[in-house]
Amino acid sequence: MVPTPITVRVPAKVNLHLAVGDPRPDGYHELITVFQAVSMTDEVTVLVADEPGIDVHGEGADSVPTGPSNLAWKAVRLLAERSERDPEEPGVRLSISKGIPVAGGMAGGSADAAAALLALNHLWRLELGRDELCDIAAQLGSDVPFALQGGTALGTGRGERLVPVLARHTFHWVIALDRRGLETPTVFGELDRLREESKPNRVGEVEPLLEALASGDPRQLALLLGNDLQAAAVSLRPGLRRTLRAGVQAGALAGIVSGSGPTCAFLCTDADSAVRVAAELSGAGVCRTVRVAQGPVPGARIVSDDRADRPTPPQVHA
Ligand SMILES: C[C@@](CO)(OP(=O)(O)O)[C@H](O)COP(=O)(O)OP(=O)(O)OC[C@H]1O[C@@H](n2ccc(N)nc2=O)[C@H](O)[C@@H]1O
Ligand SMILES: Nc1ncnc2c1ncn2[C@@H]1O[C@H](COP(=O)(O)OP(=O)(O)O)[C@@H](O)[C@H]1O
Repeated sequence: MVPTPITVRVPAKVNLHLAVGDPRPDGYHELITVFQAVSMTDEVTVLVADEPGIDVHGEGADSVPTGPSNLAWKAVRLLAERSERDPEEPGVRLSISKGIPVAGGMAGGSADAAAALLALNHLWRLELGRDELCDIAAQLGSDVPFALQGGTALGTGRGERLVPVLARHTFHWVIALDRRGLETPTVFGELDRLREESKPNRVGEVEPLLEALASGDPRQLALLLGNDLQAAAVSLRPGLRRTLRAGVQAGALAGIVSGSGPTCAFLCTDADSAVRVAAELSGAGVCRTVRVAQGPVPGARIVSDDRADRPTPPQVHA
């Protein structure tokens, strides 16, 4: 009997704190980061097929590769290799429905890779535990383990070593999507360049932010959001300064570039305030689209059986 297709829903992330160290000999930078999974999601379906391949739909689908460089396909091949299948002919098809902006600093490719790992673990009945899946995830990219785990987590190493963090209550975000993406290595490279040239401010210690998360007070958290990559993203995309200003003028408590950007995330006091900020920001003409999102949300999970319960995320279009 042909196995039933498996669909996994997987969230985007925002880095609430991103401290970037010096480049390591392997080209990566040592990080101390706090990830939060937010309610913008991709869905990845895997099914057994004679003709293997990928199709991609939705947000930014045109700029997602459908060949071997797709990160979710790399996950298929890596898991095929580990389970002694032919990685060239894994006998599966992937269908990716994008809700996470491409090259937006929200780890969309990593999310799809995490989703593919979880889905195939079920489709192929591999019975790998979370720890084994996380080890495989880390081989695919620094952000992939977090997409499996979700919630709020402290990441160290190159971002792949995770410890869950207590975050009381739900935080309300407005997410501003830019017209074009930024490539992660370019943004890290720009930060190295800026640091050779001058001494851009570095984010402080992470502990006060962890305390603010535990308190659940968005006003306290807003004062502590920080991202070392923000200066580099703004240097490459100066218009982001205007976006960040516009979000705060619209009533957000604080705004931050998400990871390597160019997406900006604005923390709001509550759900009503987030809707008001989103409406005003979308009228300001500083970005392509505005969404509201909440966090933390769970990591990658199978939803094949509960599609009917899927909530429709509120959206505001600029
Ligand atoms: C910056 C962050 C923050 O969470 O995410 P994005 O905002 O891009 O989503 C991550 O560190 C990105 O993680 P990810 O996108 O998985 O990166 P990887 O595939 O592992 O690495 C891509 C490239 O980014 C640079 N890189 C990545 C991670 C790291 N700790 N140091 C680095 O210098 C390297 O140039 C590396 O070759
Ligand atoms: N499944 C995928 N979804 C999105 N982008 C992908 C995927 N596979 C490979 N990519 C490529 O990875 C790059 C980074 O995309 P993404 O992970 O969305 O952004 P970021 O690293 O900023 O979080 C893009 O240039 C995109 O072409």
